[in-house]
Amino acid sequence: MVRISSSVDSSISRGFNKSEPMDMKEEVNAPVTLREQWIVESQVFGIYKHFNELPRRAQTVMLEIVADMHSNYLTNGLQCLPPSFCVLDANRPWLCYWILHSIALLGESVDENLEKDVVNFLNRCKDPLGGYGGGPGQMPHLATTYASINALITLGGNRALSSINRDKLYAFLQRMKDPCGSFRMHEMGEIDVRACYTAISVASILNILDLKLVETVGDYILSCQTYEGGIAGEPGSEAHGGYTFCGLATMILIDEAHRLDLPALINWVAFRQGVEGGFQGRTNKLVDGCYSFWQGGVFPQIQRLQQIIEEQLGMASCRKHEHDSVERNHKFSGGTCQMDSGSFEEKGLNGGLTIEKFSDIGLDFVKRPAFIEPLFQNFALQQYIILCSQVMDGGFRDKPGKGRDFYHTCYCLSGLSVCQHISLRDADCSPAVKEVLGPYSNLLEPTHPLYNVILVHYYYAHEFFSHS
Ligand SMILES: CC(C)=CCC/C(C)=C/CC/C(C)=C/COP(=O)(O)OP(=O)(O)O
Ligand SMILES: [Zn+2]
Repeated sequence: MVRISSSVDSSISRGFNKSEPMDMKEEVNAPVTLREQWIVESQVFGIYKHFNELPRRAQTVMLEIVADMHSNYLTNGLQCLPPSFCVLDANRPWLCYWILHSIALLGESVDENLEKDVVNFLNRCKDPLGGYGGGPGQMPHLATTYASINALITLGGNRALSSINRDKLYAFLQRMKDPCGSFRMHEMGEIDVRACYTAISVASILNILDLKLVETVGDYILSCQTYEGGIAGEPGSEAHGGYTFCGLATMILIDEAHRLDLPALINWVAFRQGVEGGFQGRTNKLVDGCYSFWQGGVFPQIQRLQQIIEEQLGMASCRKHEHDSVERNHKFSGGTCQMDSGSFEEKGLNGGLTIEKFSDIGLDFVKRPAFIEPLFQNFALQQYIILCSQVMDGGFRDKPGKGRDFYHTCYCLSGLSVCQHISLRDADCSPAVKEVLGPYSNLLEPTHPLYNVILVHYYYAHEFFSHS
């Protein structure tokens, strides 16, 4: 009989414990996913075994982020791509964002000519009626609009930011709004949690979010939280890390996170980290480096929702005093936070605001002190990203045996940045040496946990769009 065991059991039954050789009959009869899981475990544990047997100095070298190699790989990709990339012709703003954000996470920037080229290119992707398409002349799409806006904010500066036509963008978002509360990815396109996130994220960061766009988005996201606790792409589907990140971030940006069952969500996401150290996207699936951010990025969001979580768990009163004093010291920009607001569970993090001015939520949220300790194995994830996902010629990959690509490079580096900064109470401080696996030169720039743009670029954009 085939026994579907946990990852730990399966690695032992495969013969990692040498005194207990694998039962060949069991392997032949095992389901495909379980056999694939065994192969991944054997590759990952092979890498860890090799690493553990190395002398200390060689281990440090192996743990190094090869920033120069990554920079070369990324900068070359921004300038010229081989013909095989024609399959990504409808994702060109994504390539700009993945590459620019990765470069920014490494603490670097592109030169002025390249910056001009990107701004000009994204201008050509703009639809005359608002929104950005996947390339010049393509229909506007929410995903490529999100990628374009994040790419421009990552470039920063007047040229990039003033190239955005916010009135037209708002009109595009309104056209994509569906009566069910969610958004369509494009005209006649699919409705899902990704669409909610990309629309709300863009509107929030550009300071054009209003009650019309927000209306009933929360109902839609709520209908996508599954019995497992995570969030699915659409009602009735399976909980998945990508949509859980999008769903939770959206709920925070519209000040409705208190409507989700947060303890169930935490339980689901915490158990998606496997024995390899990395995360899987959904139950019984394989580890993949990109979930370092889609799942790992949920934790810095959770960290700032402590009051709601404690209320949902019925623990509020015992901690109330501690929070109240910290909250009083916490500077909320624009004075949008109501102190002594009563129940967070009923009214939300910002005290049940009838907010006309949603744009400060992103700033207030990142400035909130993060009380909750990381609820995942931080160093195990850093180890997976560096030893299993990093490609020494530059770039990152899903898992050993796969090739590098810009998407995985962006989300492995984003996940690594989350790990390095997650133990800080104050997002603007620098992490201690002990928080960074490998040499301290591995330290990446911090990223905003709701938009995934570098924090300093976010601050600049927030200021820029507050006054215009
Ligand atoms: C901002 C934005 C557009 C976010 C997108 C979020 C995101 C990554 C969603 C994941 C989509 C999905 C169901 C992948 C499953 O692929 P799979 O079946 O190949 O992978 P799996 O086996 O790991 O689940
Ligand atoms: Zn992936």
